Amino acid sequence: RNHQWSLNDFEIGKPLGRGKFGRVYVARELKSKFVVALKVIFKEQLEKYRIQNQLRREMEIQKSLNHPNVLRLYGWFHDADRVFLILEYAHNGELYKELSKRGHLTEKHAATYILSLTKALAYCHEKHVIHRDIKPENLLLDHEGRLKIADFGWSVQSRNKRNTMCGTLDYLAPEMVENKAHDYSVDNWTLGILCYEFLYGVPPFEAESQADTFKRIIKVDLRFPSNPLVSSDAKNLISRLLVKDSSQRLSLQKIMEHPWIIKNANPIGICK
Ligand SMILES: CC[C@@H](NC(=O)c1cc2[nH]nc(NC(=O)c3ccc(N4CCN(C)CC4)cc3)c2s1)c1ccccc1
Repeated sequence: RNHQWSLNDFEIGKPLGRGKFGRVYVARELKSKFVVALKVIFKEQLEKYRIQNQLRREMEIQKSLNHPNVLRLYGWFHDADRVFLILEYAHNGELYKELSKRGHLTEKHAATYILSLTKALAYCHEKHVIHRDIKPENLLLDHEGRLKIADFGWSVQSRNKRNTMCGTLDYLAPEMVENKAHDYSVDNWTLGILCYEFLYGVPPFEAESQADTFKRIIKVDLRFPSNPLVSSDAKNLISRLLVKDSSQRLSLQKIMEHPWIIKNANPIGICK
């Protein structure tokens, strides 16, 4: 049912956040009273940064995905100067706000989120989609605290198209920062980065400058601060994901079977 949407179908609420190319508002569809997130992107920005086809790809990719841990794209429309994406509303906002508020997550929370992410990525990879930009800012929480991957702006349909990534290097795999050919396993690397950050509160290769972060990533300069709250099983999983040789990184299937996940993750994806 490809209903032709327009701005008149919605009542726009408060702004939720902003990215480089647009803003997101909470909105309510007038007939159904259904609450959504409306992402507004200005066409002149698309032209200026030549990302029209990147946005088209994001829309086609996200529209085709239907998984409990992937934010739904219900549809889109445009007017003279803006493109509007009708997205699922995640009532509890950004995971990184919760992470920075708490400092770090418990092993149960961290393992539950890593399992949800692994399931979402397994689903994306079987649909030949590599997200490539999994970071806390792109992870949202719904009303039940279930993790949702948002913003497929950097995802690709498994072509080795290179994009100049903007923003932090912290989450990028060595082959991406070295601008080499990369494949699905960049997302496995990022799972290791996120697992470390969920438990320690900071990404593993954080440094004063981007140049130093770059060096630490290339060297895989991985250090575990002595912290009684982090089990050796957790360190084992992280060490088997943050591996320079992408073919040696633990597979998504093996992550789901890892002792630390089996012991700590809540399989329904919700942690009270
Ligand atoms: C991930 C970035 C991306 N964002 C989306 O696509 C986004 C899609 C989408 N759906 N639902 C969202 N929800 C929120 O952003 C949100 C934020 C805070 C909230 N709370 C504040 C604290 N309070 C105690 C509870 C409620 C609730 C919901 C977002 S963001 C983006 C990309 C480009 C331009 C703008 C945004």
